[in-house]
Amino acid sequence: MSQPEIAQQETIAAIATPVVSQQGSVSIVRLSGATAVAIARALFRAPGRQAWESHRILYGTIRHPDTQAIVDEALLLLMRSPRSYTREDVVEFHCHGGIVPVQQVLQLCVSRGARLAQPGEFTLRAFLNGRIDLTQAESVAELVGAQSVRASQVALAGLQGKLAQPLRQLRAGCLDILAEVEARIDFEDDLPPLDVDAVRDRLTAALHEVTDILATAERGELLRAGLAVAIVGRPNVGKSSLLNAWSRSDRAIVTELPGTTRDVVESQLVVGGIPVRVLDTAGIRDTGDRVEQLGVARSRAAAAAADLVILLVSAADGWTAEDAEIYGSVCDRPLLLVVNKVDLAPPERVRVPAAIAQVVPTVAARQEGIDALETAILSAVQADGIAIANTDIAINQRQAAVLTRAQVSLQHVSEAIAARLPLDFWTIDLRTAIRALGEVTGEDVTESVLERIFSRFCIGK
Ligand SMILES: Nc1nc2c(c(=O)[nH]1)N(C=O)[C@@H](CNc1ccc(C(=O)N[C@@H](CCC(=O)O)C(=O)O)cc1)CN2
Ligand SMILES: Nc1nc2c(ncn2[C@@H]2O[C@H](COP(=O)(O)OP(=O)(O)OP(=O)(O)O)[C@@H](O)[C@H]2O)c(=O)[nH]1
Ligand SMILES: [K+]
Ligand SMILES: [Mg+2]
Repeated sequence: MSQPEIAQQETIAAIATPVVSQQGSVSIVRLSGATAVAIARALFRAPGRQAWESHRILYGTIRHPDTQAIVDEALLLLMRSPRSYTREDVVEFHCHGGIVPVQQVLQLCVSRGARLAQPGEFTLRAFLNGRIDLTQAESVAELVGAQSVRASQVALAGLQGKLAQPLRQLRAGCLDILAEVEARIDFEDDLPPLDVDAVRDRLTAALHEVTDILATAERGELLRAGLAVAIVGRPNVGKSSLLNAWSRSDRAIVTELPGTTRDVVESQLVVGGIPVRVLDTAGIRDTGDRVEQLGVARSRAAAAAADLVILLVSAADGWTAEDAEIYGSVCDRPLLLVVNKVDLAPPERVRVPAAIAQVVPTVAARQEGIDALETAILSAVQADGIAIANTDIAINQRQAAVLTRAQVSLQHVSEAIAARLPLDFWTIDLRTAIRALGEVTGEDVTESVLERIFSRFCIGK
C-alpha cells in the first residue's frame, strides 16, 4: 500500500528540551512543516561537502541570516516527509545546552516565517497525518509525565498501539454487524434471514472485551496520578522516623521532643510501580503554642485530602485516649493502622477498635516493617494486582468515560435482541457504540475533543 500524500502545513517551531537555565548539555529546537528545510538552509551553514539528506546529521554553525554572526555551533538533523515524527519535513537544531542559544535560534526561525507551536502540536500533526491514533498520542503525553517505571511501561505499550489495536478491531466488528443488520432492513426479501444467534454471540464477545478494557481504568488512574499517603498520629509516636525509614533518607527532623514537626514534609516514592507521595505531619495534640496549632490544622487538612491515611500509634504507650480521638477524626477515610516501636513492647499491647481488621507493626528507628507496610498499602488500595497484571494496557479517564458509553449501548443492543424488538432499535444503539469506539481511537472525533486533549501536552511535544 502506498503512503498517502502528506499536505504540508505552515511551519511550526518550538524548543523541544526543558527550558531550565544551566541544565542539560544539549538543547533542541524543532521545526515541522512546508518551509522547515528552507528555514534551516537560511540559518545553518555546513562546511565542506555535507549532503542535506534525510536522516542525516550535519555539523556546522547557526548564523544570523543578515549579519552572518554566529549564534551557536550545532548539529542539524533532517527528516524529510513522510519519514518523520509529524510526517512533514522536520528539522532539529541540536544546540549547546541552556536557554540562550535555543531561544535565539527559535527567534531566528520565527523571523524566517515559522510560527511558535501550540502545546502538543507536533504530536497533533502526527495524529492528523495518520502516523499514530488518538490513544497513541495520549500515550506520548503520558510517557513524558510518567513518575514510575511501571507507568512508563504502560505508556509505551499504549504508544505501540496495544490499546489502539483491539479497539480498532472492536469497532470494525461492530461496523460489520451494523452492515448486516442494515442490509436486512433495506433488502429483507433478497437476503437469507439474519442469523440472530451469531449476531448475539458476536455482541456478547464485544461487550466482554469492552468490559475487560474498562477494568484497566482504575489501574491507569493509580499509575498516572499516584497516591497521596498522610502519616498522622500523636506527637513522638515516630511519624518522621517512619518517613525517613521509608524514603531511606533524613528528609524529616527527628528528635525525642514531642512537637518536633511543625509543617507537612513530603517525600516522593514508588510502591509496587505506583508513584506515592508520603506526607509526614505535625503530631496532633491540644497545644497553646500558636505555631504548633497551625501545624496541627495542617495535619488534619493533609489527612482529609489524602487518598490513604496511616494512623501511627506507639506500642510503648498502648491505645491512648488521644489515639482514640485522632482515630475518630480520620476513621471515615481509607485507613491503615501502623503500630510503631514494637521493639519496646509487643503490638498486642495496643488494643485497637474492633473495626480495625489489620495492624502493621514497625520499628521505624531501625527501618523494620517497611516491606509489610508497602504490601498492606497496595492491598488497601486494591493495587496488589498491578505489578503482576498480565496486560500492559491501562486506559485513562477520558477513554473510560467514552468506553462506558460504548458499553451501555452494546448492552442496549443485547436487550433489544432479547426483547425481539424491530431491527431499527438495534441499529440506533449499535451506531452509538461505534461512534464512541471511534472517539476513543480518534477515527470519529470532534475538533473540540482534540483541542481538549492536546492542550494538556507540553510545548515542543
Ligand atoms: N531527537 C529526537 N529524539 C526523539 C524524538 C524526536 O522527535 N527527536 N522523538 C519524538 O517524540 C522520540 C522518538 N520518536 C520518533 C518516532 C518516529 C520518528 C519518525 O521519524 N518516524 C517516521 C520514519 C521512521 C523510519 O524512517 O522508518 C515514520 O514513522 O514515518 C521519529 C522519532 C524520542 N526521541
Ligand atoms: N524505640 C524506638 N524509638 C523510636 C522508633 N521510632 C522512632 N523512635 C524515636 O521516637 C522519638 C520521636 O520520633 P519522631 O520520628 O520525631 O516522632 P514524630 O511522631 O515525628 O514526632 P513529632 O514530629 O514531634 O510529632 C525519637 O527519639 C525517635 O528516635 C522505634 O521504632 N522504636
Ligand atoms: K518528635
Ligand atoms: Mg515528626
